[in-house]
Amino acid sequence: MNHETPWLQVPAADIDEQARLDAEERQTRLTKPLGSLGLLEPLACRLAGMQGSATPRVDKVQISIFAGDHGVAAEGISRFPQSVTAEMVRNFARGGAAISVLARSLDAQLEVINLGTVTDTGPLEGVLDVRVGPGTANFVDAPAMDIHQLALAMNAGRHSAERARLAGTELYIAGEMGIGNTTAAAGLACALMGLDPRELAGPGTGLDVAGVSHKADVLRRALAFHRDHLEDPVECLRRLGGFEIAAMSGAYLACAQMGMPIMVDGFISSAAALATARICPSARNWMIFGHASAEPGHRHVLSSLAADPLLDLGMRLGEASGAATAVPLLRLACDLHGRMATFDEAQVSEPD
Ligand SMILES: Cc1cc2ncn([C@H]3O[C@H](COP(=O)(O)O)[C@@H](O)[C@H]3O)c2cc1C
Ligand SMILES: O=C(O)c1cccnc1
Repeated sequence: MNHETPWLQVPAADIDEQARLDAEERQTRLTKPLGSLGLLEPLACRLAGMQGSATPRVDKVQISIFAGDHGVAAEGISRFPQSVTAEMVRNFARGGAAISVLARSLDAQLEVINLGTVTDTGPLEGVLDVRVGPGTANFVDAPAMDIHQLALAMNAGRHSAERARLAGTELYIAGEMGIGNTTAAAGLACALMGLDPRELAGPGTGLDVAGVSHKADVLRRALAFHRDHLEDPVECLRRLGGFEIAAMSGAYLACAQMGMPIMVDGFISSAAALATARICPSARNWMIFGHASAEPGHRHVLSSLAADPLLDLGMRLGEASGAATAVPLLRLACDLHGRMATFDEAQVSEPD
């Protein structure tokens, strides 16, 4: 924490408990046996509490993709070259990436924020340039970011959440692009949870068994280097995170402070969400978890957050794709909650 990020100390907004209780009461009056719509029922009630509304809606969705390169890529921990980060930023801008398609299908607002890539994309329409540097430092033997870079990245996330708020966003989704960021996310999550890297290192974009084992070794070296500085979650983010991971963490915190519901994506987003919840525990109240990623470390992070993700489709892409895929479910939960007839209205007999 420093003078550039005083807002990190602001608590999350309160959930409207009365609105949540009213929603639970409405669920008892809808024409179905209570509980028969499974998790869709508490989902609508949680959203009612977040939005302070008897009829929660998720029509207006913002998806913000944060991109950044990682110095740790020099250790050979990804199947893909680092140039792919910038190339995918261009692909986002042109509308050809998975999240571009999903955002269009959902009629969601998509913004792309480039926090710094090793290769230059040049100016691109539809891409916000918030360049923190050409990439993070290799965190095996240095902090990934200096204090100023961390503040710039976290503030970029907060500004994205503020834009969403101004646009009347009902659900905020953060996503990421950064070759090597499954290593950074695993390092950050290991530091926050005190777990061994073997538990959290996974294939990412497609490492084989030997590759995963090398990735765990790299992480072990990094954690040994930083071990005396991992008490404070902000310091964990600075040392082991990435520009895009810090930006997502800042965005999540700002959403929670402003009272805007968040749908968290996969492994990397969840590591950012875990950092946020460690910085500000009440921020967790504003998070819905979209899916369980196939990246093996995700389940550890989810369990540390006591999170029960909506979908489990074997997805492992990132880019907010899992969270976006869960949006229709959330919309259906809202429709059912708001539009079904009550026993009274439909003149259907209630249970004895
Ligand atoms: C073409 C392409 C598109 C992607 N979109 C997201 N990722 C995902 O893969 C990367 C993390 O995996 P690792 O740590 O193994 O490098 C991140 O950029 C993540 O968003 C992609 C990866 C690739 C190759
Ligand atoms: O779950 C994720 O976010 C993920 C998994 C593998 C690669 N990129 C992202």
